[in-house]
Amino acid sequence: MLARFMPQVEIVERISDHVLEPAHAAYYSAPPGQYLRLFMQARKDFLSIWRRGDYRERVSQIQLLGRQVVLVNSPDVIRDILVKRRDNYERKSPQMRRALEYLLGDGLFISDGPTWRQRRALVSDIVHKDRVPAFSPIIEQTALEMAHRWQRIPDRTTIDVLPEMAALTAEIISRSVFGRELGDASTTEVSDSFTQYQSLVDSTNPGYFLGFDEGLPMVRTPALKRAVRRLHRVVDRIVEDHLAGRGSHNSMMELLIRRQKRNPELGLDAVALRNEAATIFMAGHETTAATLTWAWYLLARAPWVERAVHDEIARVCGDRAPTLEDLPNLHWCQAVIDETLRLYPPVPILARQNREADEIGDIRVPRGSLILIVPWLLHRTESLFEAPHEFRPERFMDGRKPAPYSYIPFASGPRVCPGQHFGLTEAVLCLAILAQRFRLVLPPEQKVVPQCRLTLRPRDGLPATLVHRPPVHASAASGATPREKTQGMDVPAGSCPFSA
Ligand code: HEM
Repeated sequence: MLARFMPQVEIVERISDHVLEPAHAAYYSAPPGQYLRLFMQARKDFLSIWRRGDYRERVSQIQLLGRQVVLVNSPDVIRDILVKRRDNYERKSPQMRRALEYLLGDGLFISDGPTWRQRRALVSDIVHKDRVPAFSPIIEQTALEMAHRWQRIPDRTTIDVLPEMAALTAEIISRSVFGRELGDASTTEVSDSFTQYQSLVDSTNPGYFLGFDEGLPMVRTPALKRAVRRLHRVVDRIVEDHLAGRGSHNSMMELLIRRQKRNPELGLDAVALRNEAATIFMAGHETTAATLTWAWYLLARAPWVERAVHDEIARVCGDRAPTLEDLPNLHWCQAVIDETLRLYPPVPILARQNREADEIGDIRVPRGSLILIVPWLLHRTESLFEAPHEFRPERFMDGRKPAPYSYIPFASGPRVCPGQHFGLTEAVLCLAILAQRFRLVLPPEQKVVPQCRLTLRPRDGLPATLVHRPPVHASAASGATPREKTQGMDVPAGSCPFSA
């Protein structure tokens, strides 16, 4: 009986000569009006409920039980909401707030009003693009350590790319936020507890659709409590160490504490420090891990793009490892990440709740409605992107750019991702460093199923064969300028956090 309401998701993936339409859910085709079925499917995967018509530039609405849901898929109206009328739409949806409040408290990602304004200025400054060069040695070194570990894995071994990328980005963000001294065991503890939390939360909040404007608090099951306790235990210890002057001097945590000492009116006590640190960790780790995983999938399915990436890295870097200074010349690597973020935006849904009644297009919207801006749909809208389901990194090359507000993997307006430059730098650099030495190969018959939980990931991970690439000969290194610091792949023995 229930099976009728839990339909299987049909996945489309097409590959032919130099054309790749990577995995995505087929258009939803159940008869209109079956809201229970729609709701059940959304609980399973939010990206599989869209009809062909939803992939058009327009504003539409549905009534889901007692709640109006407005879907905004037009760049002009998105600008209106995220920028021009931002005060009315600054607030995250009750689903998002309720799903994360237990873990993040009043952390920036889910706070609003005066708390959000004050913390936003603080956190933006700490992860700002001007600080990225200071953190880039952490990115380079950690990616090289992973390359070093991969080097020791026998050629053509199967690995799961998703947890590998999650470990890489967790280590990078953890060293950036907490400092180097966190240690393997604690990093694993932090990232495992996030993963577990994500698998346990229900982000649909049925109570909201039944009339509770603020949604209902999530049931705190023993498993959920354990995940939160694990995370808080590690982060609290780090906060304590930093407050006692035992922390790493260049970490983001230290910057937060210094700022608090200079501006006591910020009122950042130990719990607020934990909330902001956990927020930056979560926001910066999941998203970049998903981006890199999807990029490997796309490269594996589009060998013609993979070749262009390899040629470019060889031309720009020769046999030394890519560094921050190379990024302006790694056009293919950059375009692959840009196109990955278009096809698989790690945050595929931006959900807001309007404070006051309003009109969006010609739709009257009562206060407390659910406003959905869905980068997944927007980025695949035909009037905005030619052949929108196809993987074509070239659309981001030679100065070509999408139309304003049609490409928003980092959102836009005052709540735009403050870690955008950090995330982009990290993704391009990690891809270049690893792609220089390795390929990841997927069997043609392997099914990849995109699934949206809090972020967009391949549902069953991404098992792939790790293939070692031969070293590049110096003759390919035209114009490469070696830099002593990260030359070659040698990393001191024992310093690798990924060593088994
Ligand atoms: C490719 C990587 C990343 C992507 C695609 C991404 C995407 C996003 C998006 C879409 C939002 C807004 C969500 C919404 O409005 O509902 C966001 C917010 C945020 N991101 Fe990122 N992000 C990435 C990397 C990072 C990194 C590396 C950091 C930190 C170092 C970071 C820190 C944050 C924070 C703190 C917020 C909350 C901002 C606020 O609510 O004011 N992100 N991110």
